[in-house]
Amino acid sequence: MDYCIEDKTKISGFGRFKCKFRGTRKFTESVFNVGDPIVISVSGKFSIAIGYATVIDKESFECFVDRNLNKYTNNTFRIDKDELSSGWSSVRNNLVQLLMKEEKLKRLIADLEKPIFSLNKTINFTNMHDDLNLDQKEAIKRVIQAEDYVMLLGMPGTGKSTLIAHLVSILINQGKSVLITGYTHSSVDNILLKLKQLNLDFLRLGNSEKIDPGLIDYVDPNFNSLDEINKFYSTKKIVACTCLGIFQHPIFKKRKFDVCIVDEASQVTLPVCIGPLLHSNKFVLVGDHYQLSPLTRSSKNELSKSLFKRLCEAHPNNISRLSFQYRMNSDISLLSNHLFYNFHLKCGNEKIANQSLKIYSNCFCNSNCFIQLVCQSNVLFLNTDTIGLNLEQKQGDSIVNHFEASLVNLICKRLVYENIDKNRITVLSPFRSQCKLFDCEASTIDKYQGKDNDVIIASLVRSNDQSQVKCLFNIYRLEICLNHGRD
Ligand SMILES: Nc1ncnc2c1ncn2[C@@H]1O[C@H](COP(=O)(O)OP(=O)(O)OP(=O)(O)O)[C@@H](O)[C@H]1O
Repeated sequence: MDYCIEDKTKISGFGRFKCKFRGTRKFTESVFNVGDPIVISVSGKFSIAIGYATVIDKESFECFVDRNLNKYTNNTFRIDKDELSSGWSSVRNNLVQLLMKEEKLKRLIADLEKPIFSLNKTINFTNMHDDLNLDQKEAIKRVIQAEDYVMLLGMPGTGKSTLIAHLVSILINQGKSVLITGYTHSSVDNILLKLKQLNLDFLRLGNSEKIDPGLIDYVDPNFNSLDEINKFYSTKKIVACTCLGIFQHPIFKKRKFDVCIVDEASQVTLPVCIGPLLHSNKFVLVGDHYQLSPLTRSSKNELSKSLFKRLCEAHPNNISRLSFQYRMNSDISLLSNHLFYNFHLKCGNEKIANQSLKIYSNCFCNSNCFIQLVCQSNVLFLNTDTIGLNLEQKQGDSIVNHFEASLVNLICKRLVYENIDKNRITVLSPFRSQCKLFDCEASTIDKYQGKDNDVIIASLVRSNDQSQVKCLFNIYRLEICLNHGRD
């Protein structure tokens, strides 16, 4: 994208320059988020400065950069996300450390040595854990018995984060320290919100812009001295951040934890996943093969096979499985069983199986009216092909479908009219720009992993006469759409 510079101020003392850019396109429709690392270039010169985004609004983009851009004022600037910022050097570091310094971890990960379990170790669950099902309790027992690691395979809504929260409380009671990591901020925060409910104290590391507002009291405070820093960190038995966040915080230069838990491990590439494991004595990988696999440029790339998958394939008998789900009613569950889970996914109880929105439409137009169908069905596919193809439009780097957005807004409006609270509805779409067209909560599919709502409407956007679907044609993405609605 091309931008021209508007304001460039030196921030004294930090060797940083504040820059403000204006551009021809709306910045809010760009791929940037506040806090993203960036690279700035001008025509013929790549990477004249690096920094990070600080403010992004419709017409301007503000950032801190490491160089004075004064001499380029007459140029048109190009801003890119710095995908490699902490990435490659840290990843290379992980591999070097694994191979040179961590003999045991190397044997487990590179040589695929069989993990050891001490079967004589037992655990007495208190009534605080009464709500856990047998699968969940068995998985916790397995972690306590593990000397090396445990693989925890849980299909959607099978209570993985609930289990992790209970596991952490048990480990803390046993005097252990725990590092919690995940692929996304939301996966980490889902677990932490559950820990907060259990009254456990923890430290949440990471960019506060990306952390759930309910966890702001748990982020790194400002310190006045090194002593203060050391004292503070040493009191925190539970520390949490994303897998990539590990690379950025000084606490990890010193600290080793008794147990490391990696959520959404099936989405993390092997070298990145090693990062948190280097800081623990034993680890738990939690994931699901059918959720999105690591995002790499080519699916044939070796990197697209996660450590989770590698270890599951090497030692299938060491997998703890969760098969009772507490999210979807029997119709939605049947569809995902049919498409993905080969009927291994079971409803946790009768109440879950039979839950339904129970809305009775007052629409009398005709028996095929789609609003009536929306109100009567637990699962409904609306095919807009009959209205016409080419409903999609390019918008910036993304694609939108205004017709589909109006249809979705109409459905939302109708559901609200039928007394369904707006907060109970979420629209998911593969395209960020499309998400901005809805009147209720909307999210990209990838960002919604780990969340749920009563009504999920998937706006898939693509509509063209070449039948191009590209990123939609990812069975894992489809799986998230299907499995995150309850009724
Ligand atoms: N043993 C249980 N009994 C009843 N409800 C449960 C049990 N375990 C979890 N739940 C409920 O099931 C729902 C899904 O749980 P949770 O979010 O822990 O699942 P998850 O596997 O982490 O989900 P995702 O697939 O999105 O990662 C929550 O409402 C939770 O309270």
